[in-house]
Amino acid sequence: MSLSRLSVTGVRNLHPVTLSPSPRINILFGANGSGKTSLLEAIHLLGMARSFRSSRAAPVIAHEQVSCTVFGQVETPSGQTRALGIARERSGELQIRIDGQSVRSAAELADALPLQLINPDSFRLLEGAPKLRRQFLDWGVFHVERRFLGAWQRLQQALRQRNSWLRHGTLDGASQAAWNRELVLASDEIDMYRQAYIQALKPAFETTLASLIQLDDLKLSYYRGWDKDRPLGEVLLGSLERDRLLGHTQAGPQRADLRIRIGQHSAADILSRGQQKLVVAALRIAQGHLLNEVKRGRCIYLVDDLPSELDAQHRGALCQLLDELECQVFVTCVDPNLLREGWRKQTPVSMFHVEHGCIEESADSPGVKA
Ligand SMILES: Nc1ncnc2c1ncn2[C@@H]1O[C@H](COP(=O)(O)OP(=O)(O)OP(=O)(O)O)[C@@H](O)[C@H]1O
Repeated sequence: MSLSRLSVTGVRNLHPVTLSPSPRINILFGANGSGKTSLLEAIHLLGMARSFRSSRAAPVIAHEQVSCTVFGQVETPSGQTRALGIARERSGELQIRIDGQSVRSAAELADALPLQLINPDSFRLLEGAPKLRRQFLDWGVFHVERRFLGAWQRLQQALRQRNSWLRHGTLDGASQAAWNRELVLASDEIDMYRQAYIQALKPAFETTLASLIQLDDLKLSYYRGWDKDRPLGEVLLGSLERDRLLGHTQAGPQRADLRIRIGQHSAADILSRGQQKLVVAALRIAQGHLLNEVKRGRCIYLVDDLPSELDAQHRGALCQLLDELECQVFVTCVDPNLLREGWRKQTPVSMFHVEHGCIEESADSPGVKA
């Protein structure tokens, strides 16, 4: 998957712009506050229907505008060209179009434009709430296992029903049993997909990490959200009184986690910021490899401020891994000289200078465009 054309209007300080990015490496460089991250944000909006900096629409929309729009022409690995568009109003209203048709679900966008983000907030994947790691995990499962989305939707519905009767007690016994059964079935299915995914992710992650940094004791482990030795139905029965008191279901895949530890410690408590960035990059690059394997299309990498926290050696190693993935990559940096080297000779690299919200392709791109 690659963006062959991108048009952005009304996003933060960016002037309306249309770009023809390289199918491989795109370097956006410019001074602080020039608009580099805003361009990544626009691509994120196109693929995920939301920003990675704000859950609200208003901060993303340029001060004097009522809405922002992003259009992208996407080339698929099978040679198709798809047209994606998104418009967001200040009110929060969202319109998504794929190939000229309105679509309601952001999942369709995510399927059409799989994105991976590595940014200065990435360390939260290690030290933040389990929800972030579940989102990371489920991104991978969603893209490799078509049946995951349906199971996840059934789980959400069953959980809503169960939590509602836990709080209000208004459901008869037969209906309770039916919803419990649905909850257990959907949970077991989700757990099965997640376990299969982790099995594939672990070796891909270990290989990727080893080529970035030596951290032999670092281990990934999966917690499914309830006791590994007991069926969920039994666990739910045992925790009914406590669930009633709390007003929600405590055990289940909605509590799953991907634990990242070094020996007895959480990796986040031990690793430096630079090391954390490399671990997160290795996780996200490993996901890219798995996606490449299932042939449903490669993802696009957005790497904000790639050089920050990294010395020259680790910066070079990260560039090399991104290059070898054969994906389209957008990286930002303040000093373009730090990213001129490190790409293979045959890799097309385009450089874009971002200045006061204006973006122009720079004539001195390295690689084949030089
Ligand atoms: N809604 C908005 N409307 C207009 N301008 C905005 C809006 N939100 C933020 N800005 C401005 O947009 C500019 C671009 O910010 P952005 O984060 O994209 O810069 P950057 O080039 O990534 O900078 P840095 O190198 O410091 O990370 C900033 O100057 C910011 O003040």
